[in-house]
Amino acid sequence: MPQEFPVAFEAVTKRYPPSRPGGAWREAVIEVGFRVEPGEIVGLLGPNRSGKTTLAKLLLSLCRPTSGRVTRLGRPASDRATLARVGYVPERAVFPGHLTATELLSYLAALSGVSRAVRRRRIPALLDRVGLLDRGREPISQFSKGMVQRLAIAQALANDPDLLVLDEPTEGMDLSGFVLLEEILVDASRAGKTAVLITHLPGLAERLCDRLAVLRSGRLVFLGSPTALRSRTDPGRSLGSALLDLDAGAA
Ligand SMILES: Nc1ncnc2c1ncn2[C@@H]1O[C@H](COP(=O)(O)OP(=O)(O)OP(=O)(O)O)[C@@H](O)[C@H]1O
Repeated sequence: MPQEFPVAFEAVTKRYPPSRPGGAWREAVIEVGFRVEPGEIVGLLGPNRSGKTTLAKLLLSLCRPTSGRVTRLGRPASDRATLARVGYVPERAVFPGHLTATELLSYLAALSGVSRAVRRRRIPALLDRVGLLDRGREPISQFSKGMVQRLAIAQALANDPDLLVLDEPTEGMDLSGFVLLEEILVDASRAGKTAVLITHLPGLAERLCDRLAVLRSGRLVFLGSPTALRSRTDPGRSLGSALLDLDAGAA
């Protein structure tokens, strides 16, 4: 039986139409191709506007490729049924402030078809996991930025997803949030779940990711392990330096 890749991009190009009459089309992603294996954590890196969020949006069926093919959990991304098996941490997540964390998680889990019995077990466990158990009945409007980020991670896990897509999930988090995120992703990977992690933090990417996909101006300029990326520059230089070389088109 052919292997089911949780994520596959095949020669994917995405052009955005002009936002005003007479404006130019924008090429956000150009001929990108790579696959992610089950249980892998793949970091998506690159400078601002290099196309990382657009790749995440394509993977989540939030937009369609101009050309090429996107596959999610073994099915074309156009098959939205597989979205029920995906967890998404959006960049700068915002949730309705008048809901409590428990209400939000319960609502989102129900949308993914999680039964009431499972929700009653899973939601307190999730709140506990992200350090919000004692805050579950407070309106989200009272949460700090770091707490909202923890809630964003909890909501992505509410459907016990097979694939996690995280877009800069550490923004606004303190050190304990970082450590928590790392533990959650390592546990998810051990359980066979797959993760695509957009980050600007080379240290986090190096510690967590099996492979890195590095974009520059919409093109994939590196795909491989953090060690392989480091080995492209002088030994002893940091992964961040290797990434800067790639950004500059030098490596
Ligand atoms: N909805 C849109 N309409 C038009 N252009 C867009 C749209 N979304 C993104 N773009 C453009 O596509 C390019 C890639 O943007 P994208 O947000 O994917 O990059 P990114 O690597 O995630 O950036 P950042 O690190 O700043 O979040 C940019 O030039 C951006 O202006």
